[in-house]
Amino acid sequence: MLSTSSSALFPLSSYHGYSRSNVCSGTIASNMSNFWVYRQRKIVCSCMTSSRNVSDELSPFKLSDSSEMKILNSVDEPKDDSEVLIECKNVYKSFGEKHILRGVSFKIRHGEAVGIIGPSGTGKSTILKIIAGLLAPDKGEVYIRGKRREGLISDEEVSISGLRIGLVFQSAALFDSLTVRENVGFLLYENSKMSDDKIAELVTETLAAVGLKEVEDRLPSELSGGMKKRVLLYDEPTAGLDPIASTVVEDLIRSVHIKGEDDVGNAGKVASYIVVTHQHSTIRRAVDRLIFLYEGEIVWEGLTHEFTTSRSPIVQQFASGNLEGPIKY
Ligand SMILES: Nc1ncnc2c1ncn2[C@@H]1O[C@H](COP(=O)(O)OP(=O)(O)OP(=O)(O)O)[C@@H](O)[C@H]1O
Repeated sequence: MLSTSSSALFPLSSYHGYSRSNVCSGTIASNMSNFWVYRQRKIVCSCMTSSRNVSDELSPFKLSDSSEMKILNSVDEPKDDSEVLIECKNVYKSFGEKHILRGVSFKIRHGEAVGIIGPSGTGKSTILKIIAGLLAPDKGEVYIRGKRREGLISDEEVSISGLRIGLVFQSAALFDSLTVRENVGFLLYENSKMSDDKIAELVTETLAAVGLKEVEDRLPSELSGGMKKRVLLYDEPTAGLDPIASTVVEDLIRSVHIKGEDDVGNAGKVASYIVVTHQHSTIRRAVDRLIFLYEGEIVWEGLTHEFTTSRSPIVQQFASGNLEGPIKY
């Protein structure tokens, strides 16, 4: 899971009717169009597009019922490659002696809502960071709209091939009817006994630390500029949330997946997204297709509805939380 400790990031949700004590009772706007991530002096944001049904042709990627685990390191993609926004090709990543990713290949196509699931420590966040350009693979390539990502994302680089990639960290939802100050200081306003002045001071310091000055009184939408956004990576967006709050976030994620938009890059439109999650509700509600990572390899892929009915032992064990099975703890 990605840490938010060294970065401030504030994707936006669309709650309304904010009050200090009751922000979550507001309604959710159907047109949630802006998500924000500020990281290392960079603003990366994303909007979503229509969900595209992944055909049943993906079903063959499921594991067979054989107890022997079949490792699927590459995906036999049947579709037109012009639709591919992101491709990971045989990606490897180690941290010291820990071999985290061991030949991961997959494609994310325009309009897809994809979940990456799997046991803890299996490399889910790592692959997101590699896609986002925060980490470099040891081996293998990442292509963004067919263009190979070279090196890490830099302050100058905001898009590759016109595609912007935003990374949304855990608990990073923002409220678009709140000012930046209210968003950033939200938890403190809600839960601490600090004075408003003190919170405002802290917020200003925090924003300055990530290179953002004099934006406290702006609404998130006023920060959006003309940035084009296409693909959003969510790292455990519902971790630690109660079931109802999870539902709210899941529906927000879905709600920006606007049907019928094109691929031109107009504000508030079009993209695909990837969600790393452990939450079953998020799997069910927020994504259409799943990629199962285990020990750094893709061991199963399928449509979301196939997850609970799969006869793959590894999927069954994960779905049921059973201690017995191929996943060892
Ligand atoms: N920068 C790093 N340096 C050393 N080890 C790291 C680093 N980043 C991740 N790891 C290790 O790599 C492994 C995979 O981490 P990662 O966060 O990708 O797993 P994950 O599948 O997202 O796990 P979780 O579901 O628990 O969030 C973990 O053992 C983690 O401790």
